[in-house]
Amino acid sequence: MDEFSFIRSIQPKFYRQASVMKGISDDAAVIRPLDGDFVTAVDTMVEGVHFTRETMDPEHIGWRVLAANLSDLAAMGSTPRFYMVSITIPKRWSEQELQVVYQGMKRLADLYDVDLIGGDTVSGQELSLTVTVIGSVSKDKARYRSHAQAGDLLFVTGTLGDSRGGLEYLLTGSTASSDGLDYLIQRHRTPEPRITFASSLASLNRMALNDVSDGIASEANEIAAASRMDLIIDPEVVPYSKALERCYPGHYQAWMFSGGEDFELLGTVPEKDWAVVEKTAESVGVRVTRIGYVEHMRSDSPSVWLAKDGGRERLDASGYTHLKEEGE
Ligand SMILES: Nc1ncnc2c1ncn2[C@@H]1O[C@H](COP(=O)(O)OP(=O)(O)O)[C@@H](O)[C@H]1O
Ligand SMILES: Cc1ncc(C[n+]2csc(CCOP(=O)(O)OP(=O)(O)O)c2C)c(N)n1
Ligand SMILES: [Mg+2]
Ligand SMILES: [Mg+2]
Ligand SMILES: [Mg+2]
Repeated sequence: MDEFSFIRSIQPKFYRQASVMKGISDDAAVIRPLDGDFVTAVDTMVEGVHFTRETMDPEHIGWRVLAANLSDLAAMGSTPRFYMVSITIPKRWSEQELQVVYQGMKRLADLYDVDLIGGDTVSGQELSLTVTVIGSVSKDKARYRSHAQAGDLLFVTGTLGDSRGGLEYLLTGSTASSDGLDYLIQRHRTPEPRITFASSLASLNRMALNDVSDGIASEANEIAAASRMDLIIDPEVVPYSKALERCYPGHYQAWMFSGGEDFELLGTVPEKDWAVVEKTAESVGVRVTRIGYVEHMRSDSPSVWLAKDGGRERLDASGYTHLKEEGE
């Protein structure tokens, strides 16, 4: 395999988005501006950090890296349109395996008519994929972490901690039950970004959204900080799957908050809009759970609180953090 035959092999035969003027084949891609605002994000997946040969097959690597990016676009309420892939390839990965990585991305991209319009290919020590996505949203309608207001309710899609459960099994092989394991593994390998759910709520005036990559303990604190509000969570109603409880009875409660990589959405909406959120979730087949509410700050720093025994306990950001030293 050389660089140029590899690029030819992953070049799309056609583009679904009419606004692609020039895709793969020139020095850069050219896209015609769409109505509204552009939304763009980039996320990287590195062998040994986000996956190993044991935790993921090539197809899952492709799906998961694009899913993480589409999830960020969903968290902005935007519709994905294009993606670009920068790949670093070690000698030990075969052309066939890399083709399958790209098929994993394409399988997800095809569900949402997202076009691969460019990228970069280099050789290096670890397999690394950096995906850039571009989406669009109606003018001034992007969903910011700073949009939470006192009195809003806090919700989350899906169930939390499943991906961490799947990862645990793939890394250690230990579990209390085999019932539901396949589900947890699938949640880790092929998470489903909540794009349709978020874009179907475009009619709502105001909503804060953040996607769950590090764990809600982390993302809830990000919403609190950006909005300068306190968030109060009822830990009794935070949703988890039966599969996770069965397989990891000693861990599921911690993993719901700090497991990460579920790519669900955590959000706030005014109380009056909750019925629309519930109805929309039902119509797109996504579970949604009300888990708390937003309040004015109790002190001069925004905080997240767990309601406990009539009182409250601070929930610090505790999810996955890169560049952290031992014991920090
Ligand atoms: N190395 C970097 N250079 C520039 N901006 C960055 C870098 N890393 C992260 N960011 C920006 O910091 C913000 C938070 O990033 P991150 O915590 O990775 O968000 P998310 O968890 O949604 O992926 C985003 O606006 C992102 O674009
Ligand atoms: C082999 C392996 N070890 C550990 C993890 C756990 N892990 C790696 S990165 C991460 C957090 C999410 O990734 P990040 O790059 O922080 O995504 P972002 O917040 O930028 O979306 C987690 C929980 C994993 N997925 N695979
Ligand atoms: Mg990121
Ligand atoms: Mg995010
Ligand atoms: Mg992160």
